[in-house]
Amino acid sequence: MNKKTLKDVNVKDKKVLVRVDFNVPMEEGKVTDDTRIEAALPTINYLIDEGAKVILMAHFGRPKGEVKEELRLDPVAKVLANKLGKTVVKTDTTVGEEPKEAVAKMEAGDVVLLENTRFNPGEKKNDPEFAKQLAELADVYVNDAFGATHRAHASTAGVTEYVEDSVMGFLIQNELETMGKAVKNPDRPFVAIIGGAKVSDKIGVIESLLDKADSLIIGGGMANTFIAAQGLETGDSLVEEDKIDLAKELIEKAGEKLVLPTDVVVADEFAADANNKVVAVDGIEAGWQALDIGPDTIAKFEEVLKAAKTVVWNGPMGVFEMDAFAQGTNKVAEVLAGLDAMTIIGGGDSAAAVNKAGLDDKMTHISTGGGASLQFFEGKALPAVEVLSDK
Ligand SMILES: Nc1ncnc2c1ncn2[C@@H]1O[C@H](COP(=O)(O)OP(=O)(O)O)[C@@H](O)[C@H]1O
Ligand SMILES: O=C(OP(=O)(O)O)[C@H](O)COP(=O)(O)O
Repeated sequence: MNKKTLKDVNVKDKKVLVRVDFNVPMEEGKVTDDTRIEAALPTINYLIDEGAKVILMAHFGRPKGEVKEELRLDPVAKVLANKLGKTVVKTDTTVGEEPKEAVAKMEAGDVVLLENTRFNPGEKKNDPEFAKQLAELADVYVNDAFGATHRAHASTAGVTEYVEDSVMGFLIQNELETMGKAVKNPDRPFVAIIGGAKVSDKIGVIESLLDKADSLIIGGGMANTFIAAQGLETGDSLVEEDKIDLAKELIEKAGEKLVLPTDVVVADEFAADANNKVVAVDGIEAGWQALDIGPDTIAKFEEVLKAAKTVVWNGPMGVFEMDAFAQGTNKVAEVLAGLDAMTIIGGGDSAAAVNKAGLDDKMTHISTGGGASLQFFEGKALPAVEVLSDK
């Protein structure tokens, strides 16, 4: 890796702007899984110990360039302050007077957390003006948001144009080193599992993964678009209508390599206490929605996974946050935990699911990035890493 890392720059008494991924699962204003916060601590603690002024910034959810009260970072600041054992000054805007004043008051070792970067329309557009405003707060830029390295946004890419040095933090360094080994020459059979809800984001990687993997298992919300592509009724299930044609092409191209659900757990509403039943994929009725994979599917997936020597998994197999629809995700996690194989789990929710099942220490690597790790496994460059300063 010819990119500068934290150890390549002097940060003492410097204002250091650190992009972290604090896009954590949250319910009713409480962080329900703190993996991503925990993963950012080595870099933050190092900077504190080195006497830097640590200015953190992060996105949370997808507020589309507007302030959304429920997507403020205050609950995250609280968890972070507890973990660091020190005050975290949280600002209510990302740029402007308040952050400038907060930064001006900082002493060595202090920590400021800026408000959700995505409240600003310039963030996702990678707007140079917004990037400049962020950069003006600091001397050095550190990116440690591995989960957002596949995004070329103002806080992950544009900002690097306006600071003297842009380096990667310990988390990104560790993710790239650990997963780099698996990417180069995976032990085979190499099986990829894709689920979750970010269908339009992730369906694109399936094509290139089909070239690399020996089998590709599809579950979770992602599977519904493939069920629809087979001409079957999907009721009220999460389906990405404009990706059905792509799913059809992928089914034709992949042949045996693509492993799809044969049965699903359907519910009559999106609720933990909804009525639910197991049906074959051709038995989903109007008014019902598929929220988990069924027992036949679990058995079929297990059969494929048993022989695997490398497994990459991103995206839960169902709405695991509700116990009634967590079976598929838990079972796949258990199967992976028992394998004699390299197992790499990626993504905020997937990591949360494995943690919830208590199986995190049975996996080779839990990556903090879902989309980012998939892009890495595709062999494509990560734009937020590309823009960092060369050594
Ligand atoms: N069948 C389904 N219908 C609706 N949502 C689903 C379904 N299966 C999984 N999900 C949801 O997908 C979300 C995680 O998706 P995603 O963000 O793509 O994963 P990750 O964060 O691991 O990258 C979870 O909140 C889960 O409830
Ligand atoms: O949660 C994230 O990605 P992931 O769900 O693919 O792991 C990252 O924080 C990126 O978020 P985004 O997909 O809204 O850009």
